Amino acid sequence: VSCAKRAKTPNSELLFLPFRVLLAELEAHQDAWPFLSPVKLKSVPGYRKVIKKPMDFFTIKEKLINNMYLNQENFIIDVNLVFDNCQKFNEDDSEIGQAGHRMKRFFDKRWTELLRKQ
Ligand SMILES: Cn1cc(C(=O)NCCN2CCCC2)ccc1=O
Repeated sequence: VSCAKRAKTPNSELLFLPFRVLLAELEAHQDAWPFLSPVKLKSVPGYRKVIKKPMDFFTIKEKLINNMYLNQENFIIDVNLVFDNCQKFNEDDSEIGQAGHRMKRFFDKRWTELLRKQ
């Protein structure tokens, strides 16, 4: 294949590498425990009714691996959905509410650092 042709199709893996790295950092964070997997709708009363679009880090990783994020925007929308859902369902001074605020602060910091690099 000629070089010109190869240059036109950047490896999408490379484009999304920062997202995978950032997601791995979120999952490794000590306050990530409430967000690592989907909220069990059967064991958390009211969650299904109150939260219209549940989201969690495991689901985001699955979507990333299956190339379901066509652009940065959709990835950011899902990450922010995790934190917005948390703030909606949990009191700010609750264990999970506090974890959500700390995780959001951590994400916002790392995301801006990542963007400044580009
Ligand atoms: C984000 N979020 C999570 C929960 C929750 O119960 N997560 C399960 C926590 N598990 C306990 C042992 C291992 C993990 C409830 C409300 C909520 O907004």
